[in-house]
Amino acid sequence: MPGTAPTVMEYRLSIEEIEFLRRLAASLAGTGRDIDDADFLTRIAGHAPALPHGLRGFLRGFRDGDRPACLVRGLPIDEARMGPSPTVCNRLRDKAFDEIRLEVVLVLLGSCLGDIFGWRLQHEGSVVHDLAPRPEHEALGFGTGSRQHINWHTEDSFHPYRADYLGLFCVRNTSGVTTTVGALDAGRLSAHERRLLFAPVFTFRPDPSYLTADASPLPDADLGGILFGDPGDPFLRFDQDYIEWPDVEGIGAAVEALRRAVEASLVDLPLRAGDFLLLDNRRAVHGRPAFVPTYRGADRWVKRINITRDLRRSRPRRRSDGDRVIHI
Ligand SMILES: O=C(O)CCC(=O)C(=O)O
Ligand SMILES: [Fe+2]
Repeated sequence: MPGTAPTVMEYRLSIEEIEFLRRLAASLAGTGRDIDDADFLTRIAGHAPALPHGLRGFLRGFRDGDRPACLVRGLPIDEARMGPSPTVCNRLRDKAFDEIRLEVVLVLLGSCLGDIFGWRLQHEGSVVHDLAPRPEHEALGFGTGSRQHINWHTEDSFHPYRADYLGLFCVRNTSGVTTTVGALDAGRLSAHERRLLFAPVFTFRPDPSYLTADASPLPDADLGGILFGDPGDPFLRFDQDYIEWPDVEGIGAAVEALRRAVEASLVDLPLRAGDFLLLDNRRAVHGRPAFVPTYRGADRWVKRINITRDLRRSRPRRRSDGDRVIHI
């Protein structure tokens, strides 16, 4: 069956835009060192309206449109000055100025789509997640693993406050590991299958990336439909490894049809240093094939940010209005 791969729109920064970003980010990075500091994040977000017009317009078009993914290429990064690919959490290590400046750039761009936030139980509450292989996670199927394939999924499908957008920035990928991206073409589903997939009877369970060293209990599962929103152009939440459904006539076949419809769309993107992939977490799925880690400092390294269009919605689970960390 021919694939219906989603078109990933690209924006390639000009030399002037790169220079502008480099200067703005350097001046902001001179005013704070802790990317998890709520005031620093707000200060950075306040400069998003000053980004070059073409870039801002591109991001705004993505936010307001119905594309599952877009790619901004050529962000300023001097890979050689980034240090070895980390095997510990962002929050728990010293970062060079170059790395903080880069994170400022990611927050600036992400702030054109919404508010950056983190999860207390993931990456120690950091708003920037370093996805690079860690020896202790080698066999596990999430971002800091490696030898285990990550099945395609929408991010944090179990959580009502999950991200509207996900940013995956490639710091280093000399080994050419791909990132899988796809989307649902609902036209491949019958009206009956869609009705079944809209029913709020699916149980969405958290994935093991929420298991922490301090043995906090896993967050609650959530009940809902795999499809939601407009029946003619539905949104999606799905993680095939962490979902259950009741024994209702036809429901398993409908899930299988959905799986096939998404699989027909999957593409493998070989992200390069400086590429920033932005995913609409209601339309796009993503994943990653297995790869062999070396732990010599040059492994694939991706920085991930979570973005919500409305931080206020999660206020019951945050400590204060300005706090960016969701306590599950
Ligand atoms: O490593 C990646 O590119 C994505 C990882 C991922 O999807 C996840 O940890 O949920
Ligand atoms: Fe993911």
